[in-house]
Amino acid sequence: MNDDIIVAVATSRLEAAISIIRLSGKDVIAFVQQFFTGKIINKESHTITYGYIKDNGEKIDEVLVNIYRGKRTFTGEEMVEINCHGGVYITNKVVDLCLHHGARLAERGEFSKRAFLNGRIDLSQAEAISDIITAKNSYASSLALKGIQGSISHFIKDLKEDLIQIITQIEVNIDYPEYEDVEELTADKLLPMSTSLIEKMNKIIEDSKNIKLLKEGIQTAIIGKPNVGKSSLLNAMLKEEKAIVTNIAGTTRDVVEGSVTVDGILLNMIDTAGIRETDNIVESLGVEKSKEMIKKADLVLLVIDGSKELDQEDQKLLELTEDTNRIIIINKADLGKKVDLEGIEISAKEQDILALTKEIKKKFNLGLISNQEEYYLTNARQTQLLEKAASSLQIAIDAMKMSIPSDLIVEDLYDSWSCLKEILGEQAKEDLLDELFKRFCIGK
Ligand SMILES: Nc1nc2c(c(=O)[nH]1)N(C=O)[C@@H](CNc1ccc(C(=O)N[C@@H](CCC(=O)O)C(=O)O)cc1)CN2
Ligand SMILES: Nc1nc2c(ncn2[C@@H]2O[C@H](COP(=O)(O)OP(=O)(O)OP(=O)(O)O)[C@@H](O)[C@H]2O)c(=O)[nH]1
Ligand SMILES: [Mg+2]
Repeated sequence: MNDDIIVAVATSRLEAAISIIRLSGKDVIAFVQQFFTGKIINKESHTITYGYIKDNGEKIDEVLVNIYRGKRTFTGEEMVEINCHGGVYITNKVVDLCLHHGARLAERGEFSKRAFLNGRIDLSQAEAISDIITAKNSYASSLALKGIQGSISHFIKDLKEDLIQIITQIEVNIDYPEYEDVEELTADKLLPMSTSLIEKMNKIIEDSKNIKLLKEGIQTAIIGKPNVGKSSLLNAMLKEEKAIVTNIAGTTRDVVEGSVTVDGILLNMIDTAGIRETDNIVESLGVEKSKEMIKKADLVLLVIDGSKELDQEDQKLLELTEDTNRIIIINKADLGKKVDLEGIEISAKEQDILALTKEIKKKFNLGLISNQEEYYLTNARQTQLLEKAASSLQIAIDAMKMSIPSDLIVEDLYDSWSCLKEILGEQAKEDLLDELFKRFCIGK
């Protein structure tokens, strides 16, 4: 089955300058030689050859063909790439020709899946390859690149190594109880080792939460009573007149969205209807939505009109957002400050919002993260598995503290260990792999 030659268009399937048609499988160089005029059969690996693709003696396209001899290739198998002209018709024609000669269309992610199955990359690296393609900002792409290079793999392998050290100590003790006193071993060695290990795990889990925000953007809700300048703030952040601004309270009725990048940080901003008690049915639906947004947001920008004194409606909103990750914004700073409240002072109308962007950076510790030469778990699958690993280890640690017999403790340590293995995809089941690689694009 794995000897199949698979083929896919690896580039954009729209009209473009060049298309790359990628093939992988046993003897694929000889396979392509059947319909390519350049001589590739005896050429060295990682070389490019000029020639024509021919169908029944008729020239179809002028191309360049790259050959890669196994196993030092992306998939670990012999590979060929045909660089043809990037027309939709011509690309399909070349693919069809490959199919007629007996190749089959690759499934989504099948090249990467083969790379994984052939031991070229582990699962975290495969996920990183998918991530670099979907990356939408510099954080996401540089993280993904680190992942491809194996930084997560190394980190997880180190954790596994530490854990196996602990497990071995216990196993030795179970097998040869006369070696050392179990309780002493626990107190002297196992507990400190385990504690330091779980600290490492917890730190990376915590850091990875911020990373998710960086990759996917920070859901930012602009909240406040009517007429305080929420839509003006959105417009100032977006540097365009996206939302309608008037001096009539209740202007915004539905949510208005827009994304902006602040120093590489993606903010997905949502302007909401001003929150107040209202009899107007449309407005009150908007107000309900605003309240929902408060719950969903990663960040709440609570806007207060600083040119007026704080009233009951502001007070209510201060309470409503108290448990959220919020920044209190005192807007209309150009009119002078009358409100007695600590907050970030801006003027949305004058587009004077620097203090706010600074605060956002500070809040998410973003300056710090971008400069660190560190690695993070980059998706939910990995984070959940590491959380499971940490919680099993925590159970073991608690048991150690209570001097529970080590043969019982070791079970939890093995649970933790198998979660770590799962992150790398060691002994991964077929359906997990299918599920995972299905999310990749075709040709990857
Ligand atoms: N034309 C083309 N461009 C591409 C890819 C590709 O497959 N084809 N890639 C695919 O996603 C990415 C590059 N990734 C690659 C990873 C490994 C190997 C490879 O041949 N590795 C061998 C030899 C390395 C060497 O010469 O040192 C190896 O690792 O042993 C090639 C591409 C992006 N650009
Ligand atoms: N002087 C001054 N006026 C501002 C400032 N920000 C907004 N305004 C004015 O305040 C009024 C209301 O602004 P909007 O942005 O529509 O307020 P909103 O909070 O979106 O209001 P609703 O959509 O009704 O909830 C407009 O006349 C704006 O020009 C500011 O920083 N300074
Ligand atoms: Mg508005």
